[in-house]
Amino acid sequence: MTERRKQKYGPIYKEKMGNFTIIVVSDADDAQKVLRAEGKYPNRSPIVPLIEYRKKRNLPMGVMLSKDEEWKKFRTVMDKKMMRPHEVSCYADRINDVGDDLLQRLKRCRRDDGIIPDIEKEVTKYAAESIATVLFEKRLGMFNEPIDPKVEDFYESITKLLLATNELTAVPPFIFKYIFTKNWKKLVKWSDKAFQFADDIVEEKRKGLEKKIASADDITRSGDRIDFLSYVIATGKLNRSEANVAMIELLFAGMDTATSTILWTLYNLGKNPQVQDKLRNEVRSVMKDCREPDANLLEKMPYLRSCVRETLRLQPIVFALPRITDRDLVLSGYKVPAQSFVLIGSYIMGRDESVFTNPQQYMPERWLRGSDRQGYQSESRFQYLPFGFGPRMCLGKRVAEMEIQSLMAKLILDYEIKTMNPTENTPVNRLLMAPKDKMQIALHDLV
Ligand code: HEM
Repeated sequence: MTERRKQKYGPIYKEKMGNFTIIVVSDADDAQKVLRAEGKYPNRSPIVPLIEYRKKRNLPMGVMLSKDEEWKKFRTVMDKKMMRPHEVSCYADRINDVGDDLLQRLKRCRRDDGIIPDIEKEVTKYAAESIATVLFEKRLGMFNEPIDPKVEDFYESITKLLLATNELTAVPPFIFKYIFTKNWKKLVKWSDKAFQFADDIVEEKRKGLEKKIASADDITRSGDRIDFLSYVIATGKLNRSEANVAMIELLFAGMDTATSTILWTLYNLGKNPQVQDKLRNEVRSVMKDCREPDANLLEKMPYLRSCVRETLRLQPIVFALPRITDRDLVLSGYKVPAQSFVLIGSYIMGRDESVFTNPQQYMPERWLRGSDRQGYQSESRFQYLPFGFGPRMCLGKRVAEMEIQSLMAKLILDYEIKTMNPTENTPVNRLLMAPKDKMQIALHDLV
């Protein structure tokens, strides 16, 4: 819809929802103006149903839903571990172990024709296990057979929670507060289940930790290979329920985001065998006989990084970056007053034919450097913002990149990837951008 609106109204237009106005921009200069004008505490539009749930259960708003100084308190603690590449690189071996488990599982569930019956579920398990091992140094048991019913329930509650949240965010916030819908009841039910599961893990881990954390100085030292929860507790900067909510948010935020990017990357590679071959050659030449891609090896694979970047151009996780502007701005010649709700249209900006040659084509070469680069004409870093921008940008970017790249490196060494969807699959906006049709991916042994 935003694409059609852009064609009709140009790079800036207004959308009305009752007495609520949204300004949608899709020009890199406008995006730059909005993001560069952000103050100390950039604010996104509130996700009302999730905020209402936290209020109902008397839970802190955490990093995702809080504002101003409250939000800054969370980010100051969390950025130190999550946003620094050398800190995150310590987790590579644990993530590789999870990747090995997924590969084993795929071997077991693959049909004779190579199709993985529910690839989305398998990849979600990988994403959940990966983030859990970073956060708690604990495996959830998602790949256990038979799977613990509690773990299966957690998977189900996260999936249903997202669906209910999506339904409720389609209702304008001023109506939502007064209508007690079926979806709201669902959201409460699935949130309660998911929070309980995650809370139990955090509390179990916490018990073992209390003795261990004798000295905060030791455990918070930079470069220490400790799990994230131990680090957060040891800093002493978040109280018990704030630390719990922070962990739970990361667990939730890390699941569908990484899953979707992995699925779309498989889909794109399956549809573009020549890209797949080129990627396999790069991975083989860097990995040689090694099976465990660590941060140093991944650093030597620019084409792998470009494949993931190109996926996030065509199939970004969020269709637009929301912001509440801090000051008066002029965007594409129009005055936009402070406190306006602006959406920066990542999805349409990624398909802008004035900067991307053949924008519908999957072409990782757009992201290579120097003379290897092809098909991307813009020099603006605001044209493409898959993880957002500034102090409010994605907290899980580094973990997500490691998780996605290391899994792709493993898969490409073992398999030829085939996309089996009979028709073009497209991303649709369901809170996060999700595939319209069920992904159908086949993995064939390489000959
Ligand atoms: C490919 C995977 C991912 C993509 C494309 C992605 C993208 C994004 C985007 C666009 C935002 C909004 C940024 C902004 O407003 O400027 C965001 C926020 C966030 N992401 Fe991610 N994300 C991914 C994976 C993850 C993972 C794995 C985690 C957890 C470990 C995570 C945790 C968060 C959190 C906590 C925020 C809120 C930050 C804040 O409000 O301060 N994300 N992400």
